Amino acid sequence: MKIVVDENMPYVEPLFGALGEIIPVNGRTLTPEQVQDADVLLVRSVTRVNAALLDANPKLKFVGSATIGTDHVDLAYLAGRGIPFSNAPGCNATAVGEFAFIAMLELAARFNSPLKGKVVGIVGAGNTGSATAKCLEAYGIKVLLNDPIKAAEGDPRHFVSLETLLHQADIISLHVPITRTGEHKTLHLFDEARLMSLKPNTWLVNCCRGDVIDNQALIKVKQQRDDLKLVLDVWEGEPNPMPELVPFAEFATPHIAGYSLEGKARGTFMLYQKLCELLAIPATKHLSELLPPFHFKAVELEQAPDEKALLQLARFVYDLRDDDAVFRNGFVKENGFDTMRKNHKHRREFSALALAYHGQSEVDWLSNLGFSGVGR
Ligand SMILES: NC(=O)C1=CN([C@@H]2O[C@H](COP(=O)(O)OP(=O)(O)OC[C@H]3O[C@@H](n4cnc5c(N)ncnc54)[C@H](O)[C@@H]3O)[C@@H](O)[C@H]2O)C=CC1
Ligand SMILES: O=C(O)C(=O)[C@H](O)COP(=O)(O)O
Repeated sequence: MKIVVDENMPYVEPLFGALGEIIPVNGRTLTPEQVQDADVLLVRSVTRVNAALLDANPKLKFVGSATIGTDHVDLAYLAGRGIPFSNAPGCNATAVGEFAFIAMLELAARFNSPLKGKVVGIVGAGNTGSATAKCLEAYGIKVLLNDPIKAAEGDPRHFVSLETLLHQADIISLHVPITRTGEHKTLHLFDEARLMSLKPNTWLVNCCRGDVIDNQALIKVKQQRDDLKLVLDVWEGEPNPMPELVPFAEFATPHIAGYSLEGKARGTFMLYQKLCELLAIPATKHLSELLPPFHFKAVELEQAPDEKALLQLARFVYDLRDDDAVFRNGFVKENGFDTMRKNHKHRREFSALALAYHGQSEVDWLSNLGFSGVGR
C-alpha cells in the first residue's frame, strides 16, 4: 500500500510504518503526479484536496487530514467518488485553548492590566472555543459565548448575540470555521464597521482562520485605533501575511496555535485509528508511546500562584514570546512562514507539567486548567 503523507505530519513512521510504504511530500506544492498511484493520502491544512489533485488517481482508498478545519478539502468531490475521508476533530483543541489563554496572560502582563476581572467573549463555541472557555473559567474569568448555530441546535449553554458580546467583552477570541456562504458565514465577519465598533481597549485574538477578519480593514482600523490590541496566529493570504499588519499585532505567529506535540500526535493518531477501522485491522499502537518526556519533571509550589506566577508556570510549558520573536524576524524571508511551521516542535500542553503543592483545595483550579499532579 502506498501512503503519501505531508512531510510535516509527525509520528507517521511509528503509526503507519507497518501498514505500507510511506512517501513524504511537501503538502503545499503537492502535484497530481505525486499522488496518482497513492492508496492513502494524509494531508494537513496547506493541501487543496480536490478534483485537480485527484482526478488522475483511480485507486485512492482513503484521505485523512490531521486537522480540525476542513476548508482545504472538497468534501463533495470525495463523497461523489466514494473515497472515505476523515479529519481529526478536536485533536488540537486543547492546544488552541491554551494558546489563547496564554496570549491573554501575556497581554495582561505587557499592559499591566490583569486578566482577572475581565470579561472574555468567545465567538464559536465548538471544540477550540470551549477549550479556551475551560481555561478561562478554571481561572475564574467570566466568559460570554456566541454561537447561533449551537444555540439553534439546543445546546444547553447560555449564548449571547454577537452584538451583546462586542458590547460587554473586554477580550474577544475567535473560534469559528471559515465559511463563505450562508446565514452564518464567517468570511470577514469582522469587517471594517465591526472592527471600528469595538469598545475602547478591546483585545482581539484570532487563532481560527485569517479571513474571518478583513485584514486590509484591520490595518486601516489599527492606524486610527492604537487602543485595540491584537494577537494574530492566522492571516489572510497565508503563507504571505500582509507585512504592514504584522507590526500592529502584539503577538504574531505563523498559524501554530494548534501546534502542541500532544495536538499533533492526536491528529496523526486519529487518522491511524480511522485507517485501521477502514482496513478492518486492530489498531495496536498507543498515543502515549509517541510523546517524548517533558524537560521538567515537576514544579513545587510554595503558595497558590497569583497571575504573575501563573504566567511563569505557563511559560515553563510554552513561551509565546519566543515564537513571536522568530516570526517577526522570519516571516518576510523566502518560505519563512512555512519554515517556521515545519521546525515548530517544541511546544507542550499544560498536562505535561506536574505541579506539587501541599494544600489541595487552594489549587484545584490549576488541575481544571490542565496541569497534572496538582496537590500530590
Ligand atoms: N490556528 C490553528 O492552529 C487552528 C485553527 N483552527 C480553526 O479553528 C476553527 C474552529 O475549530 P473548532 O472549534 O475545533 O471547530 P468546531 O467545529 O468544533 O467549532 C466551530 C464552532 O463555530 C460555530 N460557528 C460557525 N459559524 C459561526 C458564526 N458565524 N458565529 C458564531 N459561531 C459560529 C459552529 O457552530 C461551531 O460550534 C477550525 O475550523 C479551524 O479553521 C483549528 C485548529 C487549529
Ligand atoms: O487543525 C486545523 O484546522 C489547523 O488549523 C491546523 O492546526 C493547521 O495545521 P497544519 O495542518 O497546517 O499543519
